[in-house]
Amino acid sequence: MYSATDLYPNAHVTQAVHEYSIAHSTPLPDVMGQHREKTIEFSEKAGMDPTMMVNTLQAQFMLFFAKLIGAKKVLEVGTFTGYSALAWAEAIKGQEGAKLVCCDIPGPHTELAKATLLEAGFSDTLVTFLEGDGVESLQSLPADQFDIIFLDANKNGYTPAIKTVLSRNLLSPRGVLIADNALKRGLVADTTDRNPHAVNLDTSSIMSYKHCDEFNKFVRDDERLEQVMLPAFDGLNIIRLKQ
Ligand SMILES: C[S@@+](CC[C@H](N)C(=O)[O-])C[C@H]1O[C@@H](n2cnc3c(N)ncnc32)[C@H](O)[C@@H]1O
Repeated sequence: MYSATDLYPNAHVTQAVHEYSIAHSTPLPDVMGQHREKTIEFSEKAGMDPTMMVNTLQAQFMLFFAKLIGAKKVLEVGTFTGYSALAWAEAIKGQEGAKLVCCDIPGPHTELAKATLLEAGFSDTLVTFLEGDGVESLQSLPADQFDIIFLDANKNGYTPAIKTVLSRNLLSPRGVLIADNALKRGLVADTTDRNPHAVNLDTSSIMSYKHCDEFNKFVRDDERLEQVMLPAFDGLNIIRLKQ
């Protein structure tokens, strides 16, 4: 039995394992590799942070996972330029009734996302964009149930988002809600100076990890939910309704 730190004991091994994992997972469609590059260029010009995109391996996981559970309807809160949305669209395409709803605030990144999904062949029948605050979009979108709900926007929206999902019954009975960045660079577990991410934290980063912690505790303590916190990527809190 190995602990997490025994398995990948330093940054070099962790990086090598990451690259090996990408190379031994089903490759993403070419359009996603191209869009990754385009987003990096776009972000440089727009003064945005391209690392907001999920990484390649996480996209491989999400695409695989959506197919594994036979997802048809996906709701994403936090689309940025559309990289993760491409993975969801690829996973659900071709099924009758398939639907991807993308929520983000208006801006050039959302325009790029809309154009990218269309150019990749995903029509506006399959993909809908709701522009505005994500929680408000969840409160106002037409009643429906989604097989996957992916939270990847502002962290102060996570708890209001899941409360809205529960009160509006937006998650299908066998659906899965995935909250990204749930471990927030490990800050939810360790803010001592042993965690380099804890050094010189600005107020917004402190609030951000506290919102993740508040969300994780809400989920853990809610009798209607069961969940697993995976220390993969920046932490995936994978949640479903108790059966
Ligand atoms: C981490 S990025 C999403 C990355 C995307 N899922 C991907 O992997 O390519 C977070 C996004 O949340 C959006 N966002 C921030 N505040 C928001 C809000 N209040 N409502 C909706 N979206 C918001 C940002 O504009 C940004 O595009």
